[in-house]
Amino acid sequence: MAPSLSRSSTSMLIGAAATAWMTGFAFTAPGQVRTSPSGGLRQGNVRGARASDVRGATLGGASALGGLCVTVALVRGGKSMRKALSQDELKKMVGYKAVDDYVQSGTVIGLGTGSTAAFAVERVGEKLKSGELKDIIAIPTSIRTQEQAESLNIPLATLDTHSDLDVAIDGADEVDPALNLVKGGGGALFREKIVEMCAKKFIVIVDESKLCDGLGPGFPVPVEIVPFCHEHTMRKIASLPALKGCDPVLRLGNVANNQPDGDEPAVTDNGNYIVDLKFTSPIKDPVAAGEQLKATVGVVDHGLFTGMTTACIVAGKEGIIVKD
Ligand SMILES: O=C(CO)[C@H](O)[C@H](O)COP(=O)(O)O
Repeated sequence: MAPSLSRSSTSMLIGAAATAWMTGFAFTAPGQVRTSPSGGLRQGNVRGARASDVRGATLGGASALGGLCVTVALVRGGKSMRKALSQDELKKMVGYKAVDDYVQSGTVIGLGTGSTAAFAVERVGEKLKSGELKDIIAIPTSIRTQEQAESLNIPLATLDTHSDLDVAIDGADEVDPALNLVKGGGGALFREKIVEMCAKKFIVIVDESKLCDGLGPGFPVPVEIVPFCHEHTMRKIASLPALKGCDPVLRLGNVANNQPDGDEPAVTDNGNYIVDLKFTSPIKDPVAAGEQLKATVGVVDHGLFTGMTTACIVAGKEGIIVKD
């Protein structure tokens, strides 16, 4: 994929019925009510309401969940109920939609890492099992994802045999208006970047809590560094002009999150350490910041993914939005 540094960004509201079957709800733009072809919904129970009881559903905004306001109004036997979608349900919506819209039989795909990407992996496994997808070869971006894919009998390979991917699907920790990303909250940034750089299309899947005006202050930027003289490398990183003001914190404990939940340095799948760069104001030039990090001896790679995103599927209070 050829990274481009500037891009135009457009948004499109996706018809809600497209995702209705995933959670057992029907989604529409606020103010609209749609009924599925059968007059109800295709599957699922909603707090005791069988799908067949539901005659229409509206996506509105009345209940907060980690910054998200998504409710579904259900009509059952003339009574109206409201169901707030959990963050997991939103992640599932975008994970499933990415696979349904971008993965075709006979292709090579990249499988991301994290709680959102796990739903995309789940969907690939499900569609292979049902026969809806055939002849997929997948490249996992972490040992965790590899294990999940193996458990679902998804055929796997590595970049050593397959350097050209048709599509890669992954979550993100932050997405700015130009679709630049912070990634690596789950500690897999190096494998994610090397795989996703090889994909013709890189599809990012997030809930709207991940959208930001500028990268940095909302989520520390992870950087993978070699263990040798890591304190020296951390000082060098802190002195980079494009990263002025950052506070580099060595990740401790579990590599899969940036909480200090142990005493020893967290170790990546590649045997390296992670340093999380904390910012109090947005990074002015994420491209320059990435270039300076990459040029620092001791840095393996960093979690600034600039100019890589083909499309970002966002689940939020307006339904599902695709930004590209
Ligand atoms: O970069 C990642 C892992 O290295 C993840 O994509 C990112 O942390 C988002 O994870 P989640 O979907 O669990 O919020």
